[in-house]
Amino acid sequence: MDKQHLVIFDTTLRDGEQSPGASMTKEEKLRVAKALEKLRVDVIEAGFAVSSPGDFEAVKSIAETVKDSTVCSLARTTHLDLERAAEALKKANSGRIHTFIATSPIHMKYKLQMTPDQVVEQAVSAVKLARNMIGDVEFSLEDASRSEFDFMCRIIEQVINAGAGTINLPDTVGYGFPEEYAETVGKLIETIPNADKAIFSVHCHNDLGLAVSNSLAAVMKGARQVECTINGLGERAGNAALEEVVMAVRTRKDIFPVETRIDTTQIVPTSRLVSSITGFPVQPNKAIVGANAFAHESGIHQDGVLKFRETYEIMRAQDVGWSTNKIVLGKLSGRAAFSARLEELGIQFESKADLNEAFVRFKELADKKREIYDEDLQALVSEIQVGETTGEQITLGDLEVISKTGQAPHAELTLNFKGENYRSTAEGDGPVDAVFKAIEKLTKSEAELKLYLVNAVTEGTDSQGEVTVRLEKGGRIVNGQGADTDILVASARAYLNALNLLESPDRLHPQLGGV
Ligand SMILES: CC(=O)SCCNC(=O)CCNC(=O)[C@H](O)C(C)(C)COP(=O)(O)OP(=O)(O)OC[C@H]1O[C@@H](n2cnc3c(N)ncnc32)[C@H](O)[C@@H]1OP(=O)(O)O
Ligand SMILES: CC(C)C(=O)C(=O)O
Repeated sequence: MDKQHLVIFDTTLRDGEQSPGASMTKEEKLRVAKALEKLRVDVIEAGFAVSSPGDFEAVKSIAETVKDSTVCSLARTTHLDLERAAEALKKANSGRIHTFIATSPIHMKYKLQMTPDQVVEQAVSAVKLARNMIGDVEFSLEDASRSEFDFMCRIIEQVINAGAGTINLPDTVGYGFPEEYAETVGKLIETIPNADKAIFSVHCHNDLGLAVSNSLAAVMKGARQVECTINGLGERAGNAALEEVVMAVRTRKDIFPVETRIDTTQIVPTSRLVSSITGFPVQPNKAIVGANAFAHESGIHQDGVLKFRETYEIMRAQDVGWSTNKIVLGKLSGRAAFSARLEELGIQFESKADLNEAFVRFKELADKKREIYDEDLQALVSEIQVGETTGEQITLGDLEVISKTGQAPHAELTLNFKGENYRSTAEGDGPVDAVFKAIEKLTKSEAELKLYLVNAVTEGTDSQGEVTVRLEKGGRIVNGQGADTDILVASARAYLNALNLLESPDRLHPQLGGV
């Protein structure tokens, strides 16, 4: 199949910025524009020059900086808008004015308060004026998906004659439905006598979650420009997500008659940049750029991916800029993923029985914890390889903690070992720190605290607090757990539990009877 070029028109810096809360400074817009250039989008809509002095400056500096993408400014059909856009784009290597006017009966009557004839006249004169200022002019029929077909034919034919090189058919309010919208696009291209003199473009909103579907359906019917945004940012529910459009066309080469020039490996870095600048987080299950887009947690899928990646992946994580796909260990994982991760960590078991025991313990732990990290596995394996501790354990006797505003918290506790009680007191930076210091004073384990985690087992203030303490000494890592409605007691128990696993209590400080 001979592929035609699909123009990727990115409007993150214009429509994306119309998301409440997503406005960006000039410097931030410039950073995003540079990333978009690296991503190799064909057109960057940098802003709406007339809207504010700041946006004018942002469009201007992007136009002066970006060399490899066309830089575009939006403009209404008024003289001032067009003039400001042209002024901001003066130094662009390749600049475009994007002018628009609404063509639906509802917008013309209530918003513009203009007759259809006036709208045609204004559109034509705006396009002519823009063409006198710059060579590349795009014209949009705002609210095209609710506009009358014959009226669209009339206005499009005239603006093409006036010099518009791109005709954009926005689904401004996200009302379109894929088959219907694409059919209209296709019929307009077929019907308008001079349609071959322009590129037809789509700009879809996501009010019904159909922005990408509508855009792709229109591409099948002849649209050769898609307007889209990084992470689907945009007015209200957003615009079509660039990453989804690009990867759909690339992944389903077998059905799309087009290709883009996007460097797909820049997708994830650009998505992260936009998310960090706007403060709009990317949901984990977002296609392509969500943290879970290439992550597998269930055993059957993990087994499949480990045997042959394509069983559960239609794209390669690296192709869109992730360093790798992910096998996440959790309660739904199976032996295949568990053993594969142990192998990656260089952990080997003497026998199959040990491996099975480790797997059983892993499942128990996974029932309590959402995600199992490498350190959890190392701890779990250390415990098994050391074997169950044989001697007696150090246990907690009583514990008193005084924590007063403005004073260092103070802990007093007793530890039991071989029927004897040992007393200790300490101050700390916080109550938990005071408890751990009091224990350390007696045991002198010198273990390093690697993790301290508190989980509420149930909801409510009477919930049991479940504490995990991870200690490391001499390369060995152990996890200790403790639970109690008093989280200080739970913390002390978790710490002691870890110490008992780390070191035979007999080897601890002489005060506890050790060497
Ligand atoms: C579908 C879209 O996304 S369109 C782009 C939307 N983006 C924005 O609006 C962001 C930037 N906008 C702005 O900063 C301001 O709205 C400005 C500077 C453009 C205009 O501000 P104001 O002059 O105060 O007008 P205001 O925003 O209140 O109203 C819009 C005016 O533009 C008119 N208008 C709307 N679209 C067009 C158009 N395509 N061509 C000409 N006039 C238009 C409206 O009828 C209204 O005119 P009126 O004041 O005579 O009733
Ligand atoms: C100005 C046009 C392209 C627009 O943003 C819309 O109709 O949604």
